[in-house]
Amino acid sequence: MSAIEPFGTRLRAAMDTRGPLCVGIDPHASLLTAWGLNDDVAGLERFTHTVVEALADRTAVLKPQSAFFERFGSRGIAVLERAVADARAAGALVLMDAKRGDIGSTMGAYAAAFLDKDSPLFSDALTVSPYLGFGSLRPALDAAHVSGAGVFVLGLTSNPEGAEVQRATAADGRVLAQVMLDHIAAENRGADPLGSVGAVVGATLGDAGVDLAVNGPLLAPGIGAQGATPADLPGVFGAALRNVLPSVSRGVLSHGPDVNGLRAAAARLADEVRDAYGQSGQ
Ligand SMILES: O=C(O)c1cc(=O)[nH]c(=O)n1[C@@H]1O[C@H](COP(=O)(O)O)[C@@H](O)[C@H]1O
Repeated sequence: MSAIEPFGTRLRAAMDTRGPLCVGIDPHASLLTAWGLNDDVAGLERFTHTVVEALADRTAVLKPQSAFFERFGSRGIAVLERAVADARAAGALVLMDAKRGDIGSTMGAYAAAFLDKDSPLFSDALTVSPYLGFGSLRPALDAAHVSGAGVFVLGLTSNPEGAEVQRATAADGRVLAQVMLDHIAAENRGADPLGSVGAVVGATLGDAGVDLAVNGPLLAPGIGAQGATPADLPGVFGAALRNVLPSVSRGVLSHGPDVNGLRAAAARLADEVRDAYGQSGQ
C-alpha cells in the first residue's frame, strides 16, 4: 500500500496553491478545426498534448471528457491514457469525466477501469451518476477510498433538462438531488480538511436551492460556453463557496492552439474566480 493522501486532502492543497480552477479537455471536432488540426487521431493527439503542456504544471485539476476520446476507438483511448499520465506527472490532479453509473456489479468494473492504481486509465477522480440509486455507487466509493482517489457524484447538472429528474420529489419528500447530497455528506462525515466524495452542481443554476454542506468538493461546470461566469458562483453556492471547483472547457480551449493563449485564458478565469470569492468574503 502506498501512503497516498486522500483525494480531498490533495485537492484542498491544489486549490489553495494553484487556485480553484478545473479546465476540461474536450476535443470537439469544431475545436480541432479551429486550431487548424484534422479531426483525426493525429489532431486529437496534438490538441491534447498542447493543453496538457500549457496547463498541467499550473492548473489544479484537468478534466478530460472521455467521450471525445472514445469516438476515435482504441487509438483515442491511447491518447487519453497518455494525457492522464502526462498531466499527473506535471502535478495536475486528473478528474476523468466519464459519468459512469450502472448496477453495483458493473460499477465494480468501472471502478477497476478508473480507480484502481494498476489500471492504465487510473485517475485522481471520476465523475459518476447516482441515478441508479446512490447505493449502486458503493464499489466505486470503496475503490476510490482504497486508492486515495475521489468520486464526483452528479447532483444538479448544468443542463436545463436535468431539473425534471434531479428536482423531482423523492419518496420521502426531499428533492432527489438533496437525497444525493445528503448521501455525499454522510460519506464525507469527519473528513478533514475536505472529503473525497464531491458533488456536481452547475454554475448555471442561479440559486441551487439545496443544502450544499457536504464537506466535499463541489464541481461547478457551465462557466463560459454554457453562459455562467465566475461572478455567478456566490449566488449559486453561498456559504459553500470555499469548496467550489469551477470548471471550464470551451471557454479556455477556444484560446488555443497558442500555449500562451491557453495559459492567459485560464489565468484570467482564475483571477475572476478569486475576485468573486473575495467579494463574497470567503
Ligand atoms: O461532470 C461534468 O463535468 C459536467 C456536469 C454538468 O452538469 N455539466 C457539464 O457541462 N459537465 C461537463 O463539463 C464540460 C462543459 O464544457 P464547456 O461547456 O465547454 O465548458 C463538458 O465536458 C460536460 O460534459
